Amino acid sequence: SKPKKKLPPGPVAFPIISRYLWHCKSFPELEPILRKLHAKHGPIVSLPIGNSFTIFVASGSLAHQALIQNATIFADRPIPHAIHKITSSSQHDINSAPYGRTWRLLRRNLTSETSPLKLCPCPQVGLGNPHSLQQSSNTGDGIVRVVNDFHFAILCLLVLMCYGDKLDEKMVKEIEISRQRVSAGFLRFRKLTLWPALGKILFRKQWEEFLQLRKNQENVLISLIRARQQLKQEMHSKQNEADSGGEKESGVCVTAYINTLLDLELPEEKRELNDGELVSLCSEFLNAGTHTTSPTLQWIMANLVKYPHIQTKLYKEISSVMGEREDEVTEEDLQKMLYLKAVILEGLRRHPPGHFGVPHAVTEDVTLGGYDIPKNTAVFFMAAEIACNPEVWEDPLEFKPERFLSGGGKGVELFDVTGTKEIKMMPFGAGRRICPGYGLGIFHLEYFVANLIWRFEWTAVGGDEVDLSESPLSALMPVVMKNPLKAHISPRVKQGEDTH
Ligand code: HEM
Repeated sequence: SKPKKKLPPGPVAFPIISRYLWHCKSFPELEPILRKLHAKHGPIVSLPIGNSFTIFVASGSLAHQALIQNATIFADRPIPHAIHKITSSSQHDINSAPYGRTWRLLRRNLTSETSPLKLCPCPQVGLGNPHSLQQSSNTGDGIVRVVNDFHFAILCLLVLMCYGDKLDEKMVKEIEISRQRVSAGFLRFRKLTLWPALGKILFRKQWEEFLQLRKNQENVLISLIRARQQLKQEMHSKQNEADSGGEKESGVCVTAYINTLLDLELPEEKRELNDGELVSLCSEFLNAGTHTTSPTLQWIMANLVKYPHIQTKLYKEISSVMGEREDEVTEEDLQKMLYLKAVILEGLRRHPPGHFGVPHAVTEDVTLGGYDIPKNTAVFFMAAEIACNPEVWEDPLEFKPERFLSGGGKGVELFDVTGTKEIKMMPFGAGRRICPGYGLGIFHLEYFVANLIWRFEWTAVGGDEVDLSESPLSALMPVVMKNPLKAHISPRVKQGEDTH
């Protein structure tokens, strides 16, 4: 006798078969279908994916209603499938932890004052260093294919923040390879995830193969964790442990993310984190920071190559702040560069690394946009659609940093990327689960873009048009370029330098 729930509209669904077919579709396949469904039914639609309905919201005002006005109700994550449970050590990483005490503790630990996120070891890794890019110009004629350089530089930076040591290149590559294998396994074993109990029997070999990949990844990261534990003990015994604000010594940043994790006690289980959980948290730190910042950096640089007038305007701003100096653009310099900030915001608006964001789940039955959303339903907020709404943005598909510069540049300083007052774009999500690394992400983008433009002039290769299409193979996150950026770089001739 209960009144029937009014679920958001969607296509006709046949039991079992529809769920299986929708479950097997990748996100790039779903995106155009969802666009059509939104055009037909409005900004909130549902699809029968997996074992229940999944809801897709494509409106900033509905996202605000959900994530800000009903923040705690929309603060959970869907129950992960079997494979995800392995990589997150049964939801003991921040991203997949259920909304509750453990999640709060892990998240606070990442964002606290003693967190390595507050340190800036950028100059120790230095992509602003002209030599690293010049050397990677594979053909020796100033042409660079930046995708690997950007990815590697940002990964090195996060490895340093995570483990406190500047590791040699071979070790960083080993970390990356073990991660790539696990994430390739993740996609390959997708069929296991709909009915995991059955999948594990039918595809036993693949399941065991996946467990082995995860074990290999654990072995690589555990050796680093052990080294850090030992160093910590040694420092303790010498009564020389760094203070909680962190201390840097000859290229080694003593406050490392792993140190903060080693000190934690889980509130519910009253125990320290085990090896598997430490591995999951460290690899989350590396993945969450690298696979978002590095593709965004590439998209922004691609736009600066495609639109030289924007690059020139940015270079002029950097020159005016740097004056006679020729050294690296520093954190302090960045604060004075409003046009740079506008370029970064426009890059994040136009190319958010996750078009669908990360799914939320509701902690209780709730209504949104006139529809019922039952407890535990997964809800995606479509970041790319929201950021290109023509009712909110003029010429939404154009790359125009100037749109953030209203009021003589004040607009960029006042723009609230967290969406607390209103959501016009949400590259970092919004609400309780907003990306805890958003400040660091923006800082890395500003730092790298400023130094790359300050050192080099970037031009298209041989008059080739820069292709800004997205790869159709992009998974949930990140959305990458179909044809990775290839550009010609030439060192800038600074005032007073001999041009001959
Ligand atoms: C340009 C850079 C970045 C972008 C665009 C980005 C984007 C995002 C997005 C969209 C989410 C999901 C938010 C939601 O559920 O509503 C997220 C979550 C997260 N991000 Fe980032 N991120 C970036 C950099 C970083 C960095 C540098 C770190 C840390 C080193 C980081 C750590 C995390 C973590 C731990 C979560 C899970 C938060 C939770 O579930 O409470 N991210 N990020």
